[in-house]
Amino acid sequence: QLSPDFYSKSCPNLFYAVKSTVHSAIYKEARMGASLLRLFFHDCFVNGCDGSLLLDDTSSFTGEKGAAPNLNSVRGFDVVDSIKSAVEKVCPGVVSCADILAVAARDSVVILGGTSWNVKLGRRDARTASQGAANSSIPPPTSNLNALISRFNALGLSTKDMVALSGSHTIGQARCTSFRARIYNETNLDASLAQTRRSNCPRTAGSGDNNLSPLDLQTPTAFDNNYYKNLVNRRGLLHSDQQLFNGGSTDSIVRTYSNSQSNFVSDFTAAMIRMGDIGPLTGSSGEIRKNCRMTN
Ligand code: HEM
Ligand SMILES: [Ca+2]
Ligand SMILES: [Ca+2]
Repeated sequence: QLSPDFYSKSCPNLFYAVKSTVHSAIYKEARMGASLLRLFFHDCFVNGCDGSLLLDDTSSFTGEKGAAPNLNSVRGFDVVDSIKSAVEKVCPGVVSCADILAVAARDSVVILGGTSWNVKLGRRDARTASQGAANSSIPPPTSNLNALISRFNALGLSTKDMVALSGSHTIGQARCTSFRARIYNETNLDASLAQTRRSNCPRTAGSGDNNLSPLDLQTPTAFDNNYYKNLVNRRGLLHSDQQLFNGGSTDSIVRTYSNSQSNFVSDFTAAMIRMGDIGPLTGSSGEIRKNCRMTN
């Protein structure tokens, strides 16, 4: 029921409004493209792509921003607000925050050098959110391969989709706390990478927890297939990253993507469209929020 031309009559300037705002945010800080892409993932995995992630806590409501995978980690909500105001200026009350996340994710990938795709639209915004579902649905970086496969399968995404979508870690940053155990305890990683990462991520929990490292050390702001080249060289930063190339069933997919940018790109875009299809609210369900941080 979603379709790329959902707003073609009601908001013909939607794409321009989103893209120009995303563009200036990424121009200010290249990492923001990664942060916006991740917001879409963390929204879609929790009760579908319904903007639930964007709701702020209130005295009577606990949203998803405080869930373990999101707390002190997801970012870019101020940019989402700017995009929403730019869109409201050209077509007030028409475009959902859930759809804004979908378009902003696509534009971020394109601006950082990836390939474009047609984003399906017509999602509506949830009036609720679920911190519990955020904790149980978004996979942690400690996941092993079977856990990653089953979290994605549970949402109708294949193992190949999971490997292709993980290629998002070709951009962006992770906190020390997300990879400390790996760089100090694991042996399936390149020794020089471990050494480099240790210099900015102290062994003791509680010190330097929020220090950042690029997920892809070579090209952290370019949306390329270098993530898979890293995995083949045992240079995955997260435990969950290296699980995709560790002697298991997904090794062959990783190898294919590491050798072929075009294979990666076509599977990535198909998987992004499938992820965007998870559990949308349509018709008269939900609402079109005026402010992405609160229900109307
Ligand atoms: C396969 C399971 C996945 C796991 C276990 C995982 C885990 C993580 C973790 C732990 C971080 C660093 C967070 C921090 O330290 O604050 C991260 C960052 C990131 N993730 Fe994932 N992720 C997964 C899949 C995905 C998917 C499917 C996407 C997008 C489609 C994605 C996009 C990103 C991006 C772009 C960043 C960098 C964000 C930034 O710099 O602000 N990840 N991920
Ligand atoms: Ca959601
Ligand atoms: Ca890269």
